[in-house]
This record gives sequence, C-alpha cells and structure tokens, in this order.
Amino acid sequence: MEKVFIIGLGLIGGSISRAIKKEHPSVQLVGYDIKNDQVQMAKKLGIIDQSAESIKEGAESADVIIISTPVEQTLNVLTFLGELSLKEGVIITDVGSTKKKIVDHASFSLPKTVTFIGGHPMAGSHKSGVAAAKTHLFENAFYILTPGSNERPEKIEQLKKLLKGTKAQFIVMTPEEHDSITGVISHFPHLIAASLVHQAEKKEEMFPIIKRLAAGGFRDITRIASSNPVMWRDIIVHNHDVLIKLFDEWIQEMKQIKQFIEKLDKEQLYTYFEKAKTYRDGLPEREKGAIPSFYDLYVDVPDYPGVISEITGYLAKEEISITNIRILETREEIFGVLRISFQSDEDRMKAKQCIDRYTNYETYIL
Ligand SMILES: NC(=O)c1ccc[n+]([C@@H]2O[C@H](COP(=O)([O-])OP(=O)(O)OC[C@H]3O[C@@H](n4cnc5c(N)ncnc54)[C@H](O)[C@@H]3O)[C@@H](O)[C@H]2O)c1
Ligand SMILES: O=C(O)C(=O)C[C@]1(C(=O)O)C=C[C@@H](O)C=C1
Repeated sequence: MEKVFIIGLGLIGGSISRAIKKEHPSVQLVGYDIKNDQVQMAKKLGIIDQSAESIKEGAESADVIIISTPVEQTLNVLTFLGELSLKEGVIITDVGSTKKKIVDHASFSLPKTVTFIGGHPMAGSHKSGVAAAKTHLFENAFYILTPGSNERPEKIEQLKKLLKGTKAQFIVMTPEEHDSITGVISHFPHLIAASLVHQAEKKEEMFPIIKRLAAGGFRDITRIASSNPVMWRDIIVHNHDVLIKLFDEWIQEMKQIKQFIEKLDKEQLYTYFEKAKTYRDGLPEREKGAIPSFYDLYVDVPDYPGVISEITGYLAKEEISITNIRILETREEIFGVLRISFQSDEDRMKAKQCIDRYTNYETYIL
C-alpha cells in the first residue's frame, strides 16, 4: 500500500491519518479538504505528507482512499470518484456514522474494478477539526466494517492491516445491523442530549441562573450536544427510518414513566432506576474493545492551576507511568475530580500509595 488518499481532514480523517503514519511510516499520506485551513493545519501538524489540489489529482494515483467527510458529502464524493479513472483494485472506505445509504450508493456509483468497504470507528469526540485529531482516538474501541457479502477476504485483511495503528477492535456486520445498533446507542442519544439542552434554554427566561447551576449530571448527559451540527443533521437524515421507530418506542417509554409519577408509584420508580443502574454498571466501561483496558484511580484535587502537573510530577518521580488523565468535573472554586488511568492494577496501587504519601488529597477506586 504505497499511497493513501484521505478526503476530509477533520477529527476522524486526521486521527486515522496519524494512526496510519505511526504504524506504516513509509506510506505516503495525501490529504484533501474543501477547507484550506484544515489542509494547512494538517500539513503543519505532520498529519499528511502532502495535499492534493483536487479529489481527482489525489484519487487517480491512490492505492487506498479514505472518505472522512460528513455522511451526506460522502455520497457526493462517491459519485465523483465513480467518474474518475481510479487504479484497478483500489480500496475505498469511509468512516461515516451511518452505513446503509453509503454502502448502497457506493455499490451504485463505483465500478466493479474497485473495492468498497464501509467503515465506522466507534469512537470520537464532540470536538471537530484536524486540530483535535489524536493518534490514540480509536484505541480499544470497536471499528465496524461493512464489506459486501462477496468481498474478497484478502481485501478486508489489507484494509485492517493499513488501519492496525488505530489499535481498534475490528468487527464485521451488515449495514442494516450497523444502522439499527448505532441508532440506539449513538444517534438517538444525540437527539435526546440536544432536546435536554433546548428544555433548559426554554426555562432560562424564568430562571436566568439555570445555566450556571448546571452541574455534573446535566453536563455529562448533554456533552454530546456540543457535537458538529452538520455531522448530526446528516446522520439523522441518513438513519431516519430507524430513528422514527425509536421515537415511537421512546414515547411509549416516557408514557410509562409518566404513569409511575402520576400514580406516585414508588416501587415502580425504584425498580426503574435500579434496573437502569444495573445495566449501565454492566457496560464494559473498562473494555471499549476486546483489549483489556485501563485501571482508573480517582483523585479529589483543589481546582487550581498546576494541580495536574503536581500530581503527575509525584508519579513521574516514582516512575509510575499513566495511560490517560482526565478532569471528570470541576466545581467552581472548590474541587475537581481527576481520573488517572494505568495499564495495570499494580501501577494503580503504587500510584495511590504515592499520592497518599505526598498529598492529603482523597484517592479512591470505584
Ligand atoms: N466525530 C465523531 O465522534 C465521529 C466518530 C466516528 C465517525 N464519525 C464520522 O466521521 C465523519 C467525519 O466526521 P468528523 O468528526 O471528522 O468531522 P469534522 O467536521 O471534524 O471533519 C470533516 C471534514 O470534512 C471536510 N469536508 C466536508 N465536505 C467535504 C468534501 N465534499 N470534500 C472534502 N472535504 C470535505 C470538512 O471541511 C471537515 O474538515 C462523519 O461522517 C462522521 O459521521 C465521526
Ligand atoms: O464521544 C463522543 O462525543 C461521540 O459522540 C462519539 C460517537 C458516539 O459515541 O456517538 C459519535 C459518533 C460516532 O459515529 C461514533 C461515536
């Protein structure tokens, strides 16, 4: 695989390019985007080796083409690629959050001399743009592939080999299965998150302080409402069949809860929350993929500049390596909660003892 052409240099395109570059340094990465500032940033960050002036220029000499645009634009790009003189045997894949429409369109638009394998890395962020691109964005996540039923296995393996640097767990399914599953665990939740924000905004006239009082719960459940509106408009339109059915089910769900509340049925309300907690606690929080994940230590820290480097300084002093560190929530002028991840339980315990020795911050394991 000499030359890889990436169309759409944003969060996902940039992260995949970084992962390919890390695993296959000799591969030539060529990028294209309709926004020149994204192209220039991608070059500056070393995410691509060079840019193409047009899709035609980049595509006709590529061995693999990765389409990382919003899903509606992916359809347009596929149509355009179908009109070009592409290399025989070129592998074309996308990263779109919906699959059925894209796979069907690829089958209609592309010649039989090329291979199309639908793709969707099940990880990302509410952020957008190449500046947010991370090499490890997909680590331990599932990477869904939707190859045609008659696709040659060697082509699928070739694509997996190219994407090995993502350190994701590849899983194959049909486009229909994909859209049904992601409709439930991704697309519909994004609609709900946005609706909760709108509900709060409508109350702001009555309670101007409402935004300032929004704490961890509201912030957690609505984080994804900060995602890219173009991306989510397209995803909802592409998966509308699935989402309409989910809406009908959701309305029934809401009617049931409303009944529990109207009747003040404490038993039913308790059971409702208890069953939800049991299921949510059962999510493989630690295993986003099949690869054993990290061990987390939580630290309550005063919310002042430099507190993170203070903590990581102690750990570095005792040569304890961490895999990730995140501020879970900050409460103004009080405390923040750090979640520090380690590769092993042993490292985590060493870190706990280290922080307990050097600080009086509370440390705990959930
Ligand atoms: N953001 C996520 O969490 C996430 C996760 C998995 C998959 N995806 C999917 O990845 C795709 C890209 O999402 P993203 O988060 O990287 O968005 P992004 O906005 O960060 O990047 C998209 C890029 O595509 C460019 N673009 C748009 N139309 C184009 C065209 N016609 N030709 C060339 N470039 C074009 C935009 O300028 C932008 O730079 C979407 O299909 C999305 O559904 C997103
Ligand atoms: O982590 C986030 O912010 C995301 O929304 C990532 C997320 C999702 O979980 O729904 C969003 C879109 C993708 O297609 C896959 C993953």
